Amino acid sequence: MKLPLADAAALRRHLRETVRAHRGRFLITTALYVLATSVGLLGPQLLGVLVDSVQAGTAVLRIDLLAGAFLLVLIVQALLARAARLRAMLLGEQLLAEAREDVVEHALALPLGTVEAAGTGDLLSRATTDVDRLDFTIRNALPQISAALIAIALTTAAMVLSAPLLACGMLVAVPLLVLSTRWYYPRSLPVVQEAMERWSDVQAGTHESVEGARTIAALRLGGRRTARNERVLGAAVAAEKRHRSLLTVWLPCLELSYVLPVAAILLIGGWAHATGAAELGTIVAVVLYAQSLSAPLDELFMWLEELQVGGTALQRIRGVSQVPVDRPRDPATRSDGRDLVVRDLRFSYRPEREVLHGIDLVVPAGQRLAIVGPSGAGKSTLGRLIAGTGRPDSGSVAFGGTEVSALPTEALRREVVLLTQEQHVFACSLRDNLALLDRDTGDAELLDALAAVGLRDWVRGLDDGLDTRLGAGGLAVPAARAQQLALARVLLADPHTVVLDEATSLLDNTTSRDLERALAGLLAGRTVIAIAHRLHTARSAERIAVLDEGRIVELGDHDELIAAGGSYAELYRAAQI
Ligand SMILES: Nc1ncnc2c1ncn2[C@@H]1O[C@H](COP(=O)(O)OP(=O)(O)OP(=O)(O)O)[C@@H](O)[C@H]1O
Repeated sequence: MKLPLADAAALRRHLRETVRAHRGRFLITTALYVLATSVGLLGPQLLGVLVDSVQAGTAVLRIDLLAGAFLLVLIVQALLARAARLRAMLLGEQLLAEAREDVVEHALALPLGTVEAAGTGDLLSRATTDVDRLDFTIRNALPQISAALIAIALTTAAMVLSAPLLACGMLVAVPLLVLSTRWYYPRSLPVVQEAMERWSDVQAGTHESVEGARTIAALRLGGRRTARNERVLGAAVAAEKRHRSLLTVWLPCLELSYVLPVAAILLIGGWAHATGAAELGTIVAVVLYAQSLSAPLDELFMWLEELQVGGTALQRIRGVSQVPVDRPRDPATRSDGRDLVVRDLRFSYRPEREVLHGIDLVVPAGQRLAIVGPSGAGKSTLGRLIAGTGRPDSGSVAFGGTEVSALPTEALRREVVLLTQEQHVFACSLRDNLALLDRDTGDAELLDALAAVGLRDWVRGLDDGLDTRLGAGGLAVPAARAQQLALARVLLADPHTVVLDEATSLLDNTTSRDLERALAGLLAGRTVIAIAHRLHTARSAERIAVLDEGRIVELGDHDELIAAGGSYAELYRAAQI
């Protein structure tokens, strides 16, 4: 499953809203472009007058004045053009910053299940490659296109006003321009889109290979990964080639359509001059106008092409915001209570393959419940649903009377924290790694949390203490230590319910046992759902739920379950051997 693309209507709506939000800045920028181009149009007129004056044998002073005026026009035009470009670039930067913030905000609000199903590569390429493409379009294409459109409109108007008959020479370009462009664009758009998708596949594949490098090396999958890479790269190159071959037809047609009007105007002008219908100066001015049109036309068509690429990138970026957010946004909402009540909970990752078949469970606030069971029984899935990562197909998970799925993300994270085996260490200081929440946390509190998870000596040994940079480019943090840091984060987050899924699995037996003992004290008073892979974790819990094939088959404390002689007793006996 891929993340969606925004459709044309959504894109138009988004663009309209953007223009409306920055109406004033758009107007000022356009006005500056119009002014710069209008001043520039005086140049050919002055040259025309100059030619006529020379022909009529005017005084040198008048010629000097005309030349001076021409120079002044060039200077004023350059200054206005600079101001217009500067405004356009600042506006572009603003739009780009908004697009970047938008994609990050929506990416963070995406339901985790959707990100997992789509693969992180797709999201990553939208947030990086596509934003970069949009960046290029906004910085370059938009100002160039606006400037080109204004220049074409005003230059054409000046030609028609100066000499309507000569201006008719421009018409010879129209059929070639229209036909070749109408042939090219419908063909190029799907090819450009295809190329972008293929490049996204290349990036996703590379990302996967780098992330799973150890697994690939261990299972000797290098050859297969390389072959996959070559296949997707080949598809991307093929799409690029198709695009280039379309360009080889379109570009010569464009070139020809710039030259033809100049020839036509000279022909008409020659005849008109011979019959006395046009002054030489007027002909010069119109030819100069016609020639000066080729630059903005070229810009326009080239950048329209780029605009297509930017449009496709924007479709992919805006697509992220079209994934329905699965929880409300009001951060003030809280749950009504802390007793965890799970009712007839059903869940499947894929249709027709239910993983949890109607779980009923009540965990009073402050109780420590261990979930045990064979691999694949659905323990992690149940833990994720309790922590609000994913939505049940039916049934409910609620704290007091409030459904977990009805809690906004911020409230949910303050109330329930899921801690899994894999913990990320961010590339920033130890302090920032711990204080990820938005509340102010003093150093003493941070150091207490570190001490509580057995890292007192470790942090004392660090030269820069809490300011030590961790992660990429800083101090490498082994996975087991990352688990300890994650536990310290939980203590600081202070939620009422903690779901531990193999949260200490990477620590050696003694450290894990010590840490769990310490945690039992630290987490006292909180509800703890511990998915237990080591039975000593289960033994210390107040209640144990045994999950088998998506159903709770036993529920009770250690002694009760041993006495019952069911599957827990069997697992326990097996673990003792
Ligand atoms: N992302 C996923 N997509 C599809 N199926 C999944 C996914 N995650 C888990 N499953 C399947 O759901 C079932 C329950 O998995 P789950 O990880 O919840 O079991 P578990 O009891 O935690 O197992 P383990 O002890 O091995 O972690 C398994 O059959 C597993 O293959």
